[in-house]
Amino acid sequence: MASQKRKDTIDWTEYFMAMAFLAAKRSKDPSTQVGACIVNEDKRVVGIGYNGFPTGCSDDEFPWSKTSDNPLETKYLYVCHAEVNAILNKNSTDVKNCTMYVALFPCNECAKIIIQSSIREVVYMSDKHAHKEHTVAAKRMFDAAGVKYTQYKPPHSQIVIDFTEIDWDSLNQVPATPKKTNPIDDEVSMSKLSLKEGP
Ligand SMILES: O=c1ccn([C@H]2C[C@H](O)[C@@H](COP(=O)(O)O)O2)c(=O)[nH]1
Ligand SMILES: [Zn+2]
Repeated sequence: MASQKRKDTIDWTEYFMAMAFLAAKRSKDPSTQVGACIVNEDKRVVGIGYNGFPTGCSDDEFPWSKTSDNPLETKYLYVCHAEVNAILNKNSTDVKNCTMYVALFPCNECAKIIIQSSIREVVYMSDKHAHKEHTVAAKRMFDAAGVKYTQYKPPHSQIVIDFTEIDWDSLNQVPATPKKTNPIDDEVSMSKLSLKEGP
């Protein structure tokens, strides 16, 4: 049995950003999956969310299209943004002074809600819409309101959780036989954490 503490762990920022990306895996949006994770000053996760239609608005009935002659047949009028869902899903009284970890730089509408809910910092991965007005406006508001934003540069290129590699003895647990009926089972059949060095 090893007696030294493990050193190849993920740091806090990787941990919270990975949670945001794990949440994004729940999104049904075929083109852009966004996840957001809100963390308080004690490094406790207080809210998590991903982009999707409101409760009761079926993923199978509402449109996922980006374009249509009829705007009512595009997703944009219906989809709740990940940041808003994370704030609404909070399990604390408020999200004052929290940090939001998010896959994509927030749009202007999310920026307003982030500011008004007193989130102090945003850590984002992608800035793919940096040139678009909604991002420029979001940054302008963050700058004015004193919300810090930082692009995340992952130290590892992968965080892999592989259930087939887990050290079951260490958990004193007999593994359940993985079901192979659905391809998604293979995709999410993960447990042991392994890390690959970043680019
Ligand atoms: O701040 C944001 C901005 C966008 N989203 C979501 C909303 C949509 O589901 C997609 C954007 O779709 P595109 O096909 O890339 O136009 O991302 C969000 O959650 N938060
Ligand atoms: Zn938004």
